[in-house]
Amino acid sequence: MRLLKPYFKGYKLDLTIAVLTVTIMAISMLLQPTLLTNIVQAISDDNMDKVNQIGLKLLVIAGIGLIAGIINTIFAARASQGIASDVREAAYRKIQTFSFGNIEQYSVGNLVVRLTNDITQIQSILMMGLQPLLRMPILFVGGFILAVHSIPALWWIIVVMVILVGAVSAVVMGNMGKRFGMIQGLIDRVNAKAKENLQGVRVVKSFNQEDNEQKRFNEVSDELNGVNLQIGYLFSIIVPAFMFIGQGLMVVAIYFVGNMVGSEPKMLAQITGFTNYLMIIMQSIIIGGMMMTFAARGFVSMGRIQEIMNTEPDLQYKDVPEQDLSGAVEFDDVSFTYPGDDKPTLKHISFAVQPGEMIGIVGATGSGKSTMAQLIPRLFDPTEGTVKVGGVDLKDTNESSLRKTVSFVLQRATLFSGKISDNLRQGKADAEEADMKRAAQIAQAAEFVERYEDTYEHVVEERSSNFSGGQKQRLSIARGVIGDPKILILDDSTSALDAKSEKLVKEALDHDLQDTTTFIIAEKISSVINADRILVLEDGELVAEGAHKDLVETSPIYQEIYKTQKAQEA
Ligand SMILES: Nc1ncnc2c1ncn2[C@@H]1O[C@H](COP(=O)(O)OP(=O)(O)OP(=O)(O)O)[C@@H](O)[C@H]1O
Repeated sequence: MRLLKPYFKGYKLDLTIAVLTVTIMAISMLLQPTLLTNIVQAISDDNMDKVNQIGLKLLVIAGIGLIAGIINTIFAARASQGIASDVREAAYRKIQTFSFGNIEQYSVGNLVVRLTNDITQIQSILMMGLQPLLRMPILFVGGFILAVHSIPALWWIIVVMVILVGAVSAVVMGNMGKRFGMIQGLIDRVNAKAKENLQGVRVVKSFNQEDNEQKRFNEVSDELNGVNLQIGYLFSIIVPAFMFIGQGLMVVAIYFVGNMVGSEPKMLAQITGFTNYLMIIMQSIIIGGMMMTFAARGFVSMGRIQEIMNTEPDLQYKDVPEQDLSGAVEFDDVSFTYPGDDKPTLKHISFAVQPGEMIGIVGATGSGKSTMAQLIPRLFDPTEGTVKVGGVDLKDTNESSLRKTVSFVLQRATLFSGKISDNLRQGKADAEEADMKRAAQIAQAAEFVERYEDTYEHVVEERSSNFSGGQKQRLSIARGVIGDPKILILDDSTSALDAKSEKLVKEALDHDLQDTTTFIIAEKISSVINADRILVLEDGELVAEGAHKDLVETSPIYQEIYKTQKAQEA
């Protein structure tokens, strides 16, 4: 509830009306058995005027209850949906502050389930809270008092019923609550499995993996089904058990009233009210109990959202004035270990780059090239040592200064659904068509974009499925260069380009972004042969650095990579 409290403020009126109307509903329900008793009494007294009078009262009260119910549903829905939506937006806002590491710690699928399914659970619990959950205590206490009031001698029947129903509810619902907790975890897994499979559908189909994937999906889905079934079985026990208790005790009550009627004829009418109140009490315990169990699921969800809210982004920016950082980059004895890993991925790396230099980064697969590059736009902080941009330690700059300075084109091009222009404007919010044209020309994307009738307004479908791998890479490079960054990092970003296009991109970068410090991460030495300097990584260590012509003479590791690649090309 601590999670929701701040959001109640905006819905004070809706909440007040919902609470008020639910109270009216409960009072209307509580009045009806007493009026029924009076009607039965009036019938047995043969007083038709009174019967009509009470009948009318009964109708009016039932009508008020009905109208209150309708108003309650409207306002409860407004409040619960509004609050749930605000919580979802707040959680999403919080996730936006997360670092790469934070997101990996949760996993993307898990966060999506939290923002969708868990929020729906929270909305349900709010709706329940403003309807049955709030009504039940009023009905329980009111029913108890009125039942005892109608036949005081039978107070013990009510107490026995409360104990029996309460005990059964506690046992069954306690078991259900545990299972509701398990369900959320299993939904995470079903979601993650489906997402992985659908995103990798090309691999699944080309490797004929449909059956295997189906089997793996079925395993999780069946597990979820198993827990759902267990909950169903528990439900199936509840209804007959309560019916048995309720009806059994009603028979007992009628038996005792039958014995009393001889001395007190009024009892005959009182039994109508008494049994009705007994039913109201029983219903309030059953429905209240069930709602509490559902609420348990809602509380699990609240806990999961609260966890997001409590997560401190493991990477915080300083609140310092905007800085105009230069394109200089410096690594000073930097080591880095991924969260959860026990071995460092980068070890004691030091180098300095002057503004405008073109730096190649090479090394075997898994040697740490991308990891090292990720430290420049501060996607992670080094575990040891410092990374400086423009002479400022990244821990002493603010996010917008850094984003303006460094542009990172990722190994796997990711575009967002919308238009090409929307994607390019991620690199420069106020980009005009001329800016887009220039960026697209550098990235060798203009040629294919301008073939579309709607050019830069052309649609990008979900997961950019209407573009080829090479086209995605070109657009992603265009997005990277459009803002004229002082530092541009291309992480194997031309791997899907043919040799000619790759050469043209490099030439355009050389020509148009002369003052930009460029880092080019490449598998092939031929891609960085003209760089001012090449950094050679091996197993997380910087083992050599220099121009190509020097490295081929001085660095045995570089020589070996170069020789192997030349042999492969030959
Ligand atoms: N997010 C991550 N969490 C944990 N370990 C990671 C993560 N990303 C990379 N690694 C590990 O860090 C090491 C270096 O990976 P990195 O991607 O930096 O290498 P790379 O030289 O860029 O490789 P490639 O040329 O194949 O892209 C690898 O052993 C990899 O398994």
